[in-house]
Amino acid sequence: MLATKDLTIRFGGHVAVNSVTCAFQPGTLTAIVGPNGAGKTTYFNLISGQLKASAGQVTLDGRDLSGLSAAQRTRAGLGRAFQLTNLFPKLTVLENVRLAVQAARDGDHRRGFNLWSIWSDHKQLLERADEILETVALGDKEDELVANLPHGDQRKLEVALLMALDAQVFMFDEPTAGMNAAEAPVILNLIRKLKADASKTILLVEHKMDVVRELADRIIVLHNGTLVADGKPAEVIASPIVQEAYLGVSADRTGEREVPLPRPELRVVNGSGK
Ligand SMILES: Nc1ncnc2c1ncn2[C@@H]1O[C@H](COP(=O)(O)OP(=O)(O)OP(=O)(O)O)[C@@H](O)[C@H]1O
Repeated sequence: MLATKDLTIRFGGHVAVNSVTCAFQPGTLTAIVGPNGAGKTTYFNLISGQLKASAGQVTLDGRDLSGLSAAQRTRAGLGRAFQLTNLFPKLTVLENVRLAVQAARDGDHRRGFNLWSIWSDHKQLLERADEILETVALGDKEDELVANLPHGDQRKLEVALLMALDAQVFMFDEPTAGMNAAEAPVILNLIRKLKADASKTILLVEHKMDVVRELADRIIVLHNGTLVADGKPAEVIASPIVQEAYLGVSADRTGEREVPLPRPELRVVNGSGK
């Protein structure tokens, strides 16, 4: 189980993430929503280790990851997608995935990122790499150089690397942002496939509420860096705080808030909820 306890970061006088305590169970997809500037990406950065917390902890299965670098957290099982820093652009798609499979194997099979060695288990590594590439629909591009891949395919490849590294937690920050109409469904399908694996914990920062509705088992809402709602999608979406923040229902009508929230920045795709 992934958990944050009192996780906090201050930028000067501004508290971007304010004492967020939350646990994420395997087999669940949690969507993290909130208006622009609410602290969603910063919360992700604190979990994955891109930012160092001012206070609080990140734990995975009880192990405190707080002092670890982003790379060490990846090795511990935290997979953050779409950093695009893990890819080797001058290698082929297959070579990238095979290296990740190889790097993840324990015991005698753990040989690190050594491309040139010939292993007795070479066939096994390739089979696993092929299997992963089929899953992410890149099977027909395995011999292409990564540098030549379209953006959407590079993103798919990154998910493939996280699968190859056997990540326990998959973190997606607006996974379809910048994708064209053909690419976006492929990535969403990939997330659906990952979700079917009960051992994986998935966190998703997403503005598109139709995507959230369809994929999320749970929604948490951040506002001004604070966790303000947490529950089943239907309940959270119907809650006054979300209705007002994203759908523009007036505070007078809901009568449940004291602090004014910013107007909707979330895009409600398909017009639902309007
Ligand atoms: N490195 C930084 N230095 C100073 N302030 C920062 C830094 N990173 C984030 N912030 C501030 O922290 C707050 C939260 O930003 P963050 O990007 O996490 O919000 P968000 O919810 O992801 O927004 P969006 O939906 O627009 O991506 C914002 O006020 C932002 O300006």
